[in-house]
Amino acid sequence: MTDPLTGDLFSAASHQEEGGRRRHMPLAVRMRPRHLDEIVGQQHLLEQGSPLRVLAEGSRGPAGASSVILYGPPGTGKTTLAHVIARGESRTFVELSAIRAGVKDVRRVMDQALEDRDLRGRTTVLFLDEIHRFNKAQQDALLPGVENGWVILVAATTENPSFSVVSPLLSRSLLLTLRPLTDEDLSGLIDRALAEERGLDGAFTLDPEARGHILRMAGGDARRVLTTLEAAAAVAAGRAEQHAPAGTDDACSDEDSPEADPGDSDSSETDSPERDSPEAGGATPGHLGTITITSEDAEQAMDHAVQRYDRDGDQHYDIVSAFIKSLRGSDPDAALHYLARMVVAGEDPRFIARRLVIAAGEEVGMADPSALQTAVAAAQAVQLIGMPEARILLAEATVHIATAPKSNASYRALDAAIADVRAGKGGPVPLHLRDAHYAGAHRLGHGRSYVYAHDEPHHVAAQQYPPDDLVGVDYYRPTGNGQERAVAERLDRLRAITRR
Ligand SMILES: Nc1ncnc2c1ncn2[C@@H]1O[C@H](COP(=O)(O)OP(=O)(O)OP(=O)(O)O)[C@@H](O)[C@H]1O
Repeated sequence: MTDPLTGDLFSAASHQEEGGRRRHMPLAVRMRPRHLDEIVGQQHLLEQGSPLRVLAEGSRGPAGASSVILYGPPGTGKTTLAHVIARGESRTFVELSAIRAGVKDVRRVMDQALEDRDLRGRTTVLFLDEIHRFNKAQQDALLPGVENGWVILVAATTENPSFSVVSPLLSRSLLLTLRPLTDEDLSGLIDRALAEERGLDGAFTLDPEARGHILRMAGGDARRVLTTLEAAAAVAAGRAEQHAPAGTDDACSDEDSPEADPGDSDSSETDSPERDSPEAGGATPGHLGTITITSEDAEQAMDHAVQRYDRDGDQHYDIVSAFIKSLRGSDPDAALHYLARMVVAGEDPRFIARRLVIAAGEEVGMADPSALQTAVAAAQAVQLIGMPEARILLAEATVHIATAPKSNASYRALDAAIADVRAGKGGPVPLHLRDAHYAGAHRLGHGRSYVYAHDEPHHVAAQQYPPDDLVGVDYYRPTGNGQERAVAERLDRLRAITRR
């Protein structure tokens, strides 16, 4: 995930600059831990003397162990740890996003890092988010810098690095696995966000039901917790504002502020010192006292919070599902729309390509077998090329599949055959089809009376192929769509001979 602090292709933000910009940032960014002791959970990585602590506390540690790969689910602290490591003395933080950066950018960072080291005595901490999206050539470009210690590479990934990171880089880095945060960890984080000045600054309280709701939906993801909390606070503030009697404005002191509508149990406004919390995601409830966030507020907020496509959340599955259904439904425009949403969100092109390969087989099948060739070729080309050009191949495969005639007959046929096998159907293999290549097979009758199809007219033999109990069963029922029409006609003639 790109940090709004460092949202450009890459940036070297000094930590002093952060303060001024913080006010307008999302709660999750404002609450980003600045020191190891503010990080919740991940205790297995943070014990005294652990490599991560040694690295964060400024010592480079044993040679070759100074670069780390952080592997773990979203919102568990990977980017945060990179920032904390970069806070060490004489360190410069540089971020590259594997979605947008290329070999040239890596080289540029390395050159600058060398210069900073030699001329200014500074160590560059290079944070590379989503390293699994770098192809082999891009990952290889990191090697000299890592090997020679020009940078401390902190690479983050949500995918198993054994499959997505090249082995020379794996072997030169320390692999650290982050765990999903527990409800206890996240609850502590909520309390901090409610109370701290850089957070919601005491302007809100959270009712226990709302807290439970937010935690349940979080799936161990701190970003999701804080984003939802902030959105829920904005909903609660809006509600309180609506219920505040007319004439109330920011200039009113608390003594001037009339009580909220006493009939409205949702409005839990209390007498509290005036506050102005511009950081509360647009909620500026200074004149409204402390506002309680209810579970309705949290629910309403969640609807808003998932509006944006979240690569690892529910939206992800909704978009992928709509993409597949548009392909199946022969609507290329809708399919391209959902493809665009995935591309814009930075979805891994290999993930999209795998879905296209499956769709080519599952939705188009024998109605146009060349769709599978297009999809497989696109998947291979995506591996070779990477983004942004990979989108061209994804678009071609999408349009081919969406506009192709459709058939699911072959895989439905297999599923029916599997169901029969599971139900115990399919007796002994007919004797004439059995393996006749070993000594004694003939004595057992194996291969006897077998007809070699190529010796027959049209190279088709009239003989029994299925086991006795499946004779005459039609698993494959061609649709007659596209090229499958010709298959269907030929199949009629084939069955007429083989089943004679
Ligand atoms: N372990 C943690 N302790 C305290 N706060 C955390 C922790 N993990 C995440 N957060 C909060 O969530 C926000 C997002 O976390 P961070 O960017 O570190 O996640 P990430 O693991 O890099 O996620 P992604 O894989 O989506 O990029 C942080 O700004 C911080 O507010």
